[in-house]
Amino acid sequence: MTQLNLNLFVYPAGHHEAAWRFRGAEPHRVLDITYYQELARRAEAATFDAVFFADGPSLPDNVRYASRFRLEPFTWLSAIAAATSHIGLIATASTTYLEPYNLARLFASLDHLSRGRAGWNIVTTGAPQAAQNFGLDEHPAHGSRYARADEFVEVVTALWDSWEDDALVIDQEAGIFADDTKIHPIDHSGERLRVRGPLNTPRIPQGRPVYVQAGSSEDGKGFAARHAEAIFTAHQTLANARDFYADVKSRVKAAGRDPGLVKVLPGISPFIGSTEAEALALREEFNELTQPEYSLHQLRHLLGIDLTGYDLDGPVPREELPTHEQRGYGSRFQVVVDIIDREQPTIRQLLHHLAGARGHWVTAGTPEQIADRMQEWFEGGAADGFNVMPPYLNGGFDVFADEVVPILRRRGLFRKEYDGSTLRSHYGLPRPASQYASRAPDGQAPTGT
Ligand SMILES: Cc1cc2nc3c(=O)[nH]c(=O)nc-3n(C[C@H](O)[C@H](O)[C@H](O)COP(=O)(O)O)c2cc1C
Repeated sequence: MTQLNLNLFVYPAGHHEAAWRFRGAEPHRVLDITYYQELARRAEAATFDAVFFADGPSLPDNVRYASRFRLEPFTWLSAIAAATSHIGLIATASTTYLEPYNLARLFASLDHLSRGRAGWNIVTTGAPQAAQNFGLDEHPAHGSRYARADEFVEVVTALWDSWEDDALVIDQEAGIFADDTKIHPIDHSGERLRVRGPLNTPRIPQGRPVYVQAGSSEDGKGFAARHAEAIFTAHQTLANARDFYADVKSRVKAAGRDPGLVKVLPGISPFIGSTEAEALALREEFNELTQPEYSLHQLRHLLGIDLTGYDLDGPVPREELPTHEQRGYGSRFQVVVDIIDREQPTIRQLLHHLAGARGHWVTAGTPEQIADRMQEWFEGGAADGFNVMPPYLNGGFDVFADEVVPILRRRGLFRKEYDGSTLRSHYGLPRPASQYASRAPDGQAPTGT
């Protein structure tokens, strides 16, 4: 029986925008590596597939009210690697604001030092303010970011393949350290990138990091169909999640790939109580800690409209929202508009709805109820697993690991122990061969990745 894949999505202090103010949070530890090492060890004890760090090369401009600074993923995950042995380590890195050769080296290091546990959340960076940190007047347009991302993945894949598996010889007798006939320049010269190669690190334990993707626009889903082995996504309802799941799986198949080897992992942010009333009260306690200045700023970022000055207990002015076309891409925009159309919330109710996890699925209930809902999405064709996004950390994860994981295990829905030690083995993904490993009869390296 196929089982769920579970990642722990880590945000400093937790995912709820008011997490750092909650009585059970530990905000003074958000720059203490032992805080994350303890968390990762707990997730490993719960046999989670991976811990995942989001990232962006700019400071969100509403850090006054929430612990929304950025931890650079490679350094923090490397320190977590040293404190763990099995849990996967998924780092976000931008194809827009990094160079392929540098990114290939960073992931090569993370995969070597973790003995095969690296995953790459491939983003093009949605935050336009990042442009000014790299000398650009404008953030590159959505379509051109994805065009660069496509070429970027082709280049780094070739770099990770550029050492064949048996290139490293280490023959002290013969005095041969490496067989340089099995180390290949990639000689990439494309529309946006030129990289000679080879990489300056031997092939990594996983062959390539696990490729993760999280964009949900048309460009994003097309990119996912071509490259993703895991897809992060945000959905509020089973119906929407099921539609997305069916859509991306059919796109993967149309791209000539096996949909069974692409894991669709929606986010879930659970408030857990011994009774449903207790769980709902906990969620309300968090919402009471929210600050409209922060929440309205977040809403402006998601919807492209500033509702400052509106009566918070009045309706959302639906007629003043931009259309999807005006807003352009940005899948999270549609998630929020769907909430407005489905529930006709007041502005305050909408702010509280988004406070938990920025448009991801927030749910409150007993451990049994949370397990029931996850099982319904998993067996209902809406998810292969989940990004678990605790409202606050580290305590908010403990209750999930201690109370929900045992139920999932009893139901045969989740592993009781790891049967491998790499992220690829946790996800049930094959280790890709190097594209240079077998030369075609004409001596040319085979094309494609
Ligand atoms: C679970 C999840 C995590 C994400 N993490 C990041 C991130 O760390 N950095 C980032 O720039 N975008 C992140 N995103 C946003 C997407 O990667 C993507 O940038 C955004 O959806 C815009 O792409 P789209 O227009 O194709 O939807 C995340 C999305 C999801 C669902």
